[in-house]
Amino acid sequence: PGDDSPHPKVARDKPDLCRMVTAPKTGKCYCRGRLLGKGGFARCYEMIDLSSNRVYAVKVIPHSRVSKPHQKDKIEKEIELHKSLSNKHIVKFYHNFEDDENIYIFLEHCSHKSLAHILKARRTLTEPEVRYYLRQIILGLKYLHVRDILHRDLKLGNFFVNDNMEVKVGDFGLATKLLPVDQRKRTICGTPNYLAPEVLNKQGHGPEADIWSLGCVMYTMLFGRPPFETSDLKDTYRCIRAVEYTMPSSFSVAAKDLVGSILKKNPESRPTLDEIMNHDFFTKGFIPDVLHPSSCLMVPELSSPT
Ligand SMILES: CC[C@@H]1C(=O)N(C)c2cnc(-c3ccc[nH]3)nc2N1C1CCCC1
Repeated sequence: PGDDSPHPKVARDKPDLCRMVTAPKTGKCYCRGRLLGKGGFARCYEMIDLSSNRVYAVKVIPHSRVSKPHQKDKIEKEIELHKSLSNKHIVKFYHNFEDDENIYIFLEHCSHKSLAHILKARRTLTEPEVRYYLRQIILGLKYLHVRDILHRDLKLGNFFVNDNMEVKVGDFGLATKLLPVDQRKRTICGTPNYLAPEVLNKQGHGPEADIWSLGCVMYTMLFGRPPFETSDLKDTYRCIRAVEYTMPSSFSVAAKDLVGSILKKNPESRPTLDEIMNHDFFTKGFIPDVLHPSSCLMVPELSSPT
């Protein structure tokens, strides 16, 4: 509403009020903050609970974006699955609600974004850092697998890093309950990054395919690029089926051995999560207890115990 006071106008385009959202059931008020980015059907924002000043990372999904029943089912499945999880290494699901326009999913705010952002800034990570991050990812994945849940889209962009530099596995948009081999869906849904050979050959996605993705994640953190990346997607698929990749000479003997033991064509030949954790790469290498936020931008000077 324009006012006619002689005072200089408040910069109307930047009103100091924020976009308000009220949860119907609780009446709690949230202030919508900066746009964090897009993810699937969602525009993601920082949102602040005005009564507690807590900040959340919130997926805001317009009803119009999930108008078709199968799209709505997908969102509801993701919410039901994520809501049921509670683990130190899994992104915390706080609550969800709808208003006239949107579905809101309130998640743990991870101020250092994801390992994809950190790797982009660093190009490669040191082996102690990879041990530090991979250990937490494996603990999160173990929590899922013992509950017969497959993530099915493990990639650096889905490993979120919070203010304390702790890693949290997130984005359960492609996650599903493990089904007996004969009942598995065989079509590849979504755009998983690190597809295992058996998934490409439409044999269905088991826990071993999540382990394959971990091998690709480990390789990518150490080398700076994925093991099977070519300019042509068909060529990438051929390399995956043939398990054709180069092992960088810069990798330590233990790193080469672990990556080599995971990237196996036959799912049964791959190590279990426990076997990975007990591999020399972890047991014979220095694992920092904490990482300083500066390692998001530069090589940390890690004082390993002499
Ligand atoms: C909310 C969706 C997704 C996510 O799942 N989490 C947990 C998350 C946490 N903090 C952040 C975050 C805090 C500060 C910057 N990003 N972002 C998260 N994202 C990003 C938002 C855009 C694409 C994926």
